[in-house]
Formats: sequence, structure tokens, C-alpha cells
Amino acid sequence: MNVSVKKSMPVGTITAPASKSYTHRAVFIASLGKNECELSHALLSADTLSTMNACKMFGANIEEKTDPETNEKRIVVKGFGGKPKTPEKPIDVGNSGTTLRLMTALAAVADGEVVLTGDESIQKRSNAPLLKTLNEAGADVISVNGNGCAPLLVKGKIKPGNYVIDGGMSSQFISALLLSCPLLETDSKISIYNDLKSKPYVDITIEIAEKAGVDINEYLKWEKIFEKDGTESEKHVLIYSIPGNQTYDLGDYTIPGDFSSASYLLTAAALIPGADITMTGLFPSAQGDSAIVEILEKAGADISWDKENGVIHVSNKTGKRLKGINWDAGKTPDLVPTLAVLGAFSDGETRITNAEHVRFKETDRLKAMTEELTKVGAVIEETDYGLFISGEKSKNKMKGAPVCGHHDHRIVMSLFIAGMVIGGVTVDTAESVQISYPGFFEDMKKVGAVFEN
Ligand SMILES: O=C(O)C1=C[C@@H](OP(=O)(O)O)[C@@H](O)[C@H](O)C1
Ligand SMILES: C=C(OP(=O)(O)O)C(=O)O
Repeated sequence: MNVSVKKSMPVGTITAPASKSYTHRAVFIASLGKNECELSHALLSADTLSTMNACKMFGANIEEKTDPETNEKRIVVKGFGGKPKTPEKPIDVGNSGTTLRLMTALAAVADGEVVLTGDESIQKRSNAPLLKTLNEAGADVISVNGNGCAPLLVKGKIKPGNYVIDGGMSSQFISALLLSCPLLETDSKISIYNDLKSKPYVDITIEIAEKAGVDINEYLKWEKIFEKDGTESEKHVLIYSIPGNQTYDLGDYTIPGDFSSASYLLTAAALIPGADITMTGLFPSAQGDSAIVEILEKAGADISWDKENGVIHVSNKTGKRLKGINWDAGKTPDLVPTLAVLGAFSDGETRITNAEHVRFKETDRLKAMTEELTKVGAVIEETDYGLFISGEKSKNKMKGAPVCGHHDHRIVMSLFIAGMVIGGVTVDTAESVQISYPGFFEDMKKVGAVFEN
């Protein structure tokens, strides 16, 4: 699907869609338990439906229920009580990396053989560090094409013990291990080598596991590191210790709003003269992407956050231009496409660093954003670890053009807001917003965005 976006001035109030990361985990954790749990305000998007489908294949009962009084939809989960059954067919995770990683580790505590696969994009995303650790822990996990990517075949089970994993590629490997290890008979320890990227997502995992009565302990330990040249140094190593034989019981749970999804409209409102947007349902949260508020503040936007009521207000009454910022994206990979657009329309320079893990998403988002923003006139340079955008040099060059969404929801939504600023931007593969924000176009229409699809 193509969407052609004209210059738009967003005005109005929108409720933020529910968090994708919280929904994945709430559904998964409720499925690991035995007692019925009711999940309110869950996100029903392509990715979270993949998690629901996979959990059902492991034996959970998951149904949608509508509250007769409020008409609100709830998800009712009756889990398999820590004893996943062997799925009869291959699990298809679609486009969802989170689903693939959580289910691969779960498959390694289930009996029998489990096959996991997904779409073209998922078949290009490596899981090598997770496979290595699962195999060291006693499972037999094979990447069918030998490249660390799905299709994966999981045979044999992991045993409790002390394991290490590389944290530099994806935090989802760590989240996956942390959620399955409590089901093992005795205690386990996971040590992370290389800096853990995207750590806030692990914090979300631990937050919901704790809410379900499961202990996961995090600590730092000084350890001796032997370098290749023989020198010795000491370094803090992040360690998770996970008691075994635990049971999950999430109870009823309400999913918070999603800051990554909110970032598009908040950024559009900060950039566009005359815009005035209020977003509700955005309470302080473990989500790293709540940093979008700090980012827009740093860039000089008129933004306020009423944390008690979960309301963010952004406007640009005077039509001022924002200023470029430096941003370490280690904890906020999903904001990078939004930040690239912000940088292209701000004065001065924007430097996004520590973002190499952003290459391992639905697409290589550093490359994709560089290619697409260049088409609309931005002066942007892709570095090994991030992006460097010259707002100064881009200033008089930004002009609408056809761009490619790369079948990637975040690329599509960020290019859409570029379209709202300059007009004349046609984005292809726009249907991919279904992955995380199915109501995106409806919400954009509500606030007066002008577009055709
Ligand atoms: O665990 C999660 O819910 C996620 C973790 C992050 O991935 P990485 O840990 O691979 O960076 C993030 O980019 C993704 O959108 C969701
Ligand atoms: C990378 C993302 O999700 P996942 O890894 O679950 O596919 C995302 O939502 O941007």
C-alpha cells in the first residue's frame, strides 16, 4: 500500500496505543502461569497476535472478551502452568523478533522438537548468541540454514547452571532466557559480556515477571578480563541470578501506553508550525523510549509531561525551528528512525551514536533511514555506529519525493511525519504499521493529517 502525505498541521488529542513490549510479555507471562489472567488495554497488532498464537500452540488458552458495560476489549489468558506442551506444527512468528526469541527459549524447556520460523525479514535476523547459550546449556538448537536465523529447530532441553551471553546484539535473547529459566528445577545465572544494548527492555521483562511473583536478581560484579594481547583488566559484569522452580501468576494486568508509537506524533507536533497535540495514557514507565520527552525538550520543543495523569502536551505555536542534539541510542533503538527525521528538520547537527544494534531490526534501519531521507533532500551520513545529520545543510533542500518504507513499520511511520512537515511524500509498504500501531492512520486522520492511501 502507498500512502501520499501532504503538508499537515496536527491538532487534537490522541490516546497512545498500548505498549507492544508490555503486551508481548504480559501474554507470555500469563501463559506461563496456571491461573486465569485478564489483560486490559492490550495491543492487538500483528506482532502481539504472533505471540498470542505461539502461546496457544504451547498450550495456553487465549480469548478476547468484550466488557458489556464499557465495550472495552480484554484478553483472557489461561496458561499452561509452567509445563508447555509440544506444538504440533511449526510456529510462525511472522515479522516479530520478540516472539521468535521468547518462544525459542521456551521451546528449550518444552519436550519434543519445535520448529520456529517467520517472514522474509525474520529469516534474515540472526539469533546466534541465543543459540550458542541454549546449546551450551544443554539444548540442541539448529538454524536450518546454518546462519543463526530462522527457521530454527529446537530439540533437547536446557539445564540449570551458570551461562554467559553476548549482550551486544539484542536484549531479547536475555529477556527470553530470564523468562524461561525460572521454570528449571534449580537456580541459574546468566552473565552478560559486552555492554547490554536495549537494557530497558530487560527491565520491562523483570518488572512484569516480578508482578507475577517471580524473582530475577540483577547485580554487577567485578571480574578479571584477559585481553587478546595478554593484558589483564577488571570490568563490571552484569549478572542475572534466577532461582529455579518458580511459578508465574500475573493476575489481572493493565498494559501501559507505548512511547515508541507516541514518538511519531509528538515529534511531528514539535516540528510543525501551529501544531498542538495532547497524548494521553503515557505514564512514567520502564520504557526507555519515554526519553522522547527529554529528547524533544533538549531540541527546544515546547513540551510538558503531566506524569501523574499520563498526559504529554507538545505544540509549536511560534513556528520555531528546533536544534540538533547528540543522542546515545544504546537504550532507545526504536527511536532512531524518529530521531533521524527530527534531525533532518532541526538546525545544527544531530549525532546519533551507539546504535549499531539498530541494523538488526526488521531492516537495517541506519541504512534505510539514510537512503530514504537522502531522497527527500536531507544531508545525512551513515556511520558504523549511528547517523550524522546536518540540519544546516539540509535546511533549504528538504522536498517531497517517493520513498520506500522497507516493509518496516517504524520506517513508514517516521517517513510519514517527514511527509507531514514537507508534503509530497509518498511512502510504500505502508500497511506495515499493522506490526505495532494498527490505528496509526486513523489517529493521524483524527488530528488532521492530510493523506491518501
Ligand atoms: O524486547 C522487546 O520488546 C524489544 C527489544 C528491542 O530489541 P533489541 O533488544 O533487539 O534491541 C526493541 O528494539 C524491540 O522493538 C522490542
Ligand atoms: C524491532 C522491533 O520489534 P521486534 O524485534 O520484536 O521485531 C520493533 O518493534 O521495532
